[in-house]
Amino acid sequence: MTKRIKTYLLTGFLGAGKTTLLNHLLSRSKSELNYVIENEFGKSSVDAELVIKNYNKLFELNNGCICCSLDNELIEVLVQMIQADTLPDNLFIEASGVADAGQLASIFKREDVIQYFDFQQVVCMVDAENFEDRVQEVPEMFRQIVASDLILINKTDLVQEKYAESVKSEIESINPLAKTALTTFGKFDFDLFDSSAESILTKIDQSKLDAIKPAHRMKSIAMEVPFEFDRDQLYAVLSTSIFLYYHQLYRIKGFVKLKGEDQAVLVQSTGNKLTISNQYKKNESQKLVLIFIGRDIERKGIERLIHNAISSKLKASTI
Ligand SMILES: Nc1nc2c(ncn2[C@@H]2O[C@H](COP(=O)(O)OP(=O)(O)OP(=O)(O)O)[C@@H](O)[C@H]2O)c(=O)[nH]1
Repeated sequence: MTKRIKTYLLTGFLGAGKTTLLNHLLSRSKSELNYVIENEFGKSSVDAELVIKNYNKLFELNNGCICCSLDNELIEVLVQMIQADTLPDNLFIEASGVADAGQLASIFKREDVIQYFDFQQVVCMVDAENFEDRVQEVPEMFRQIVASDLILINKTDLVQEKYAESVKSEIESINPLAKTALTTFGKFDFDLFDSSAESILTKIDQSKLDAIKPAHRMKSIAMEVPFEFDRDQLYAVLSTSIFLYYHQLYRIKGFVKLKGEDQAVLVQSTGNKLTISNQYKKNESQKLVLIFIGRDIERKGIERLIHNAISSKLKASTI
């Protein structure tokens, strides 16, 4: 009998902590052969840069509106995987922040796929701080919760304990079948991974999921930024924008070059928090790019924003 690859699907809205969780899971199973599929919403692979290299192989799926058109690309990667000489022990799939987990995981119910892939669990990360706002605005997030086996209510360090508990109760009322836990930086008791339990996806009523229509209003805009930014100016412009457009601009991430610093640094926002960290870009050959993800966002508006963030001297020479 062929070895079957244990497969885990990690879902959760933009910035909820999926990559953070993936890094934990990879370091936990360091002694095994681990493959990762990263699915970035949009065309640029910033996420792949952020995964700590505790995996043996990384595949990327970067095409278009992930909630609609991923199936074929995923199947191609799975076929590639099983045709190789060595099969991994574990496969971790980090879905994009707007992925339809149910649809993705349904691929693993196919007879020809079951033969090689032993689907374990759908783990959904929820950002405790933003959950209430986002679940109203983004139907995709509701679908992710309904279709999960284990839901980790993450970022509990950013909210009051009572509030975190109330988010947990609300999530349990949306999906009473899932296990739930409160976490910080994705750290949870691995016993919650009950490998003997059958995934919820085998029990779920697909029509219930289909009734929650995806909004299809999400857009990912990648902007190449071959400029030198002034740290304070960039911070001021981006943090004002995420504050003003809190209900539209859900995530910024990417690497930029700052004046006076040798290496590019990581810029990212979740909710109304912006960080310009000193986490440097690992891969020097990758372009400097900022990705903006949101609802009904327009490239022209993003270009204006970048324009405002460029220091005045450079502005004259580059735009
Ligand atoms: N304060 C706090 N920050 C967290 C926690 N978990 C993750 N973060 C931070 O939140 C940001 C987003 O985390 P990621 O793990 O990249 O989130 P993600 O879901 O993979 O993001 P996307 O792939 O863009 O959807 C990073 O800066 C993390 O360090 C947490 O429990 N508390």
